[in-house]
Amino acid sequence: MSAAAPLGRVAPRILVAPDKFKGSLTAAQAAAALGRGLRRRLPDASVVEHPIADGGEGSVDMVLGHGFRPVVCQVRGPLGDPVRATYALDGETAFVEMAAAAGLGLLPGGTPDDSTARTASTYGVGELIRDALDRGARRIVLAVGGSATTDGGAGLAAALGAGLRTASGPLPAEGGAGLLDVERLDLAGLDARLAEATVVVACDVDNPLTGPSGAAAVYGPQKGAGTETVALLDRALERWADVVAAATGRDLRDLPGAGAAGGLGFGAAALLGAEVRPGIDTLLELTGFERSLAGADLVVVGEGSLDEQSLHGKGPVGVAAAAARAGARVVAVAGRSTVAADRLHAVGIERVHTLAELEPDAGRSMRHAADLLETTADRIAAEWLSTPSESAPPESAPPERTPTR
Ligand SMILES: O=C(O)[C@H](O)CO
Repeated sequence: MSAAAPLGRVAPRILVAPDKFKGSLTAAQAAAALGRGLRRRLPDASVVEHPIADGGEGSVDMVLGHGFRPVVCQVRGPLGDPVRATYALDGETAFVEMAAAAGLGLLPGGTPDDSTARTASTYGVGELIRDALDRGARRIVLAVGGSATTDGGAGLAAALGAGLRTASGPLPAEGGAGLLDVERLDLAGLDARLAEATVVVACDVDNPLTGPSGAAAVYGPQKGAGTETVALLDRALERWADVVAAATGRDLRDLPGAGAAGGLGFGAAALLGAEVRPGIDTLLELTGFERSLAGADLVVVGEGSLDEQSLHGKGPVGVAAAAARAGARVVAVAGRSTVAADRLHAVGIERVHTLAELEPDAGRSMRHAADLLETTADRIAAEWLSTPSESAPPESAPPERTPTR
């Protein structure tokens, strides 16, 4: 076959599986825009859209299209005000997104500050789990990420019946900073139904609870914490970990994922016996991703910003790993990317297209993200058509991968 012959290229099977483009498009909207661009240039292609989430905001929406029904209930928001939160239920399986009760987006004006970083609590997440148990759920998948909290899951534990005590009585303050005063944890009142339930934490990151890679140090600043508050929250989480270890006889502060969602990963693992798993893998399983992936020649992943955090278990990287196992090629689309090409190749992404290439102004790029994604998809399709079918694509395929076409 001649090097330029586009044999087998005009009717590929393409899977479009982006995460949300935060602040501009949901994952479903991003997938639809990419799908439009691909179908326009490749009208004979089979283009399947499978929008994804990795445990953070948007995770409930992802499972609702796949057999789960929504349950709405009123619980305490991150600062104690009532919020209406939706979780998803399918028989005995409940899918609870922590961000629905304690996410950054629930703060007044959606804006965190140093004070909210200290006081935000996961109490409402515990209330959602209690509601699911009341409705007969015995398998709880807790999707974590996008949190406003750094309380190590202490609020969740309190809502489920654990007693947090100071030297002289009940711990008065909720939120991470209040944990500086915690002396003892009483588990006698913990909801007994949890003993028969399995809990899985679907985690968006693999950080430990404390220290330089911990919840406060890495994610505190995005929740409004200044330098002093980061240090204070880290000390508070250390204290909480000591108290939990004394009550349970296990110290899980270094568990990968313990630091997810301000330490909710830790609290759920230590107190609910939760298994901590990469969120993206859990969500892909729950939504039948393998079926969407079957036979795909090319997979398009994406998210608003590809950065170092993306490499720690975030959505696009998890999808790229699944695609690589299935022998499909992977390209990424992002609003912006700060990850070096060789780092992306190492996780199976052969090329990244950024919207910044088309529209350098960040504000305009966010406002016109759908159109820009459509144009980018058209470019991806054009590149696909111009790539010889039996050789690597022009940019650089990762050496260990074998295209199946
Ligand atoms: O919520 C957070 O702290 C981040 O999304 C990491 O889990």
